[in-house]
Amino acid sequence: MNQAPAIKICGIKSPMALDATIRSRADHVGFVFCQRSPRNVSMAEAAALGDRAAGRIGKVGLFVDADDSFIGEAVAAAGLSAIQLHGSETVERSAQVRARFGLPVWKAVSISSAADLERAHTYADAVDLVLFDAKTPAGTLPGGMGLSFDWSLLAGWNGAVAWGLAGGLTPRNVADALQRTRAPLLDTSSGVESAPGVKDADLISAFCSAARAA
Ligand SMILES: O=C(O)c1ccccc1NCC(=O)[C@H](O)[C@H](O)COP(=O)(O)O
Repeated sequence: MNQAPAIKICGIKSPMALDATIRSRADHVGFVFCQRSPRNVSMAEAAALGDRAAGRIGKVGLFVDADDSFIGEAVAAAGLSAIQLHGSETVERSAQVRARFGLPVWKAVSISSAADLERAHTYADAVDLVLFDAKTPAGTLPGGMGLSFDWSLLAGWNGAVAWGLAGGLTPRNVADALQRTRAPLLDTSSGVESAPGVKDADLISAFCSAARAA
C-alpha cells in the first residue's frame, strides 16, 4: 500500500485559511515573505498566524534571495519549523542558511528540462528537501503562478534527498500528478484560491481529500 503524501498549502495569510488548512489535515502551511507577492505577510501578521498555528501544523517560511537578518526576524516572529528558499540561492548559500538557523532547508528548483534535474542533485548535501516547481516567465514571481511542468521529467529523478512536487497543482489534477510522479510531498498555492492571494476553504479541503484518495 502506498503511503499518503505530505501536503503543504502555501501562501497562507489569514486565520480563516490557516484554520481551513489545519482542518483539512495538511502537514505544512507556507508563509510567504516576499513583498512582490500577493501572498506576502508582514512580520506582525506572521507572528499572529504563527501563534495560532503553533503545535498544530508545520510552519514553512518562504524567502526569495533574502539576507540573514530578514530570515532571522521571520523565524523568530512566526516560530518557523522550516525555511524554503525560492530564489536563485546557490548550494553554498543554502548550506549557510541551514547552518545559521539550525532548521530544515527546502530548496525550490525550477524545472523545464532534464538538465534541471542535474542541478537539483547538486543541492543534495546542502538542503533537507528539494521542491520541484515550474519555471516562471522572466520578470514574474518565481512561484505561485499556477504553472505546471512536464511531470514525466521526474521519471529521471533518483536523488539522495527528500523531494516534493509544486507548480499548478489543483484539486482537479492532484490525483493524476500523484499517480504519475509518486511525489512524497505535494505543494499548492494558487490552485486553492478564488483570486490571487485569497485562499478558498472548500478548495483547500478538496485538494487534501483528492491527494489522499489518489
Ligand atoms: O506563492 C507566491 O506568491 C510565491 C512568491 C514568490 C516565490 C514563491 C512563491 N510561492 C512558492 C510556493 O511554494 C508555491 O506553492 C509554488 O510555487 C506553487 O505555486 P502554484 O503553482 O501557484 O500552486
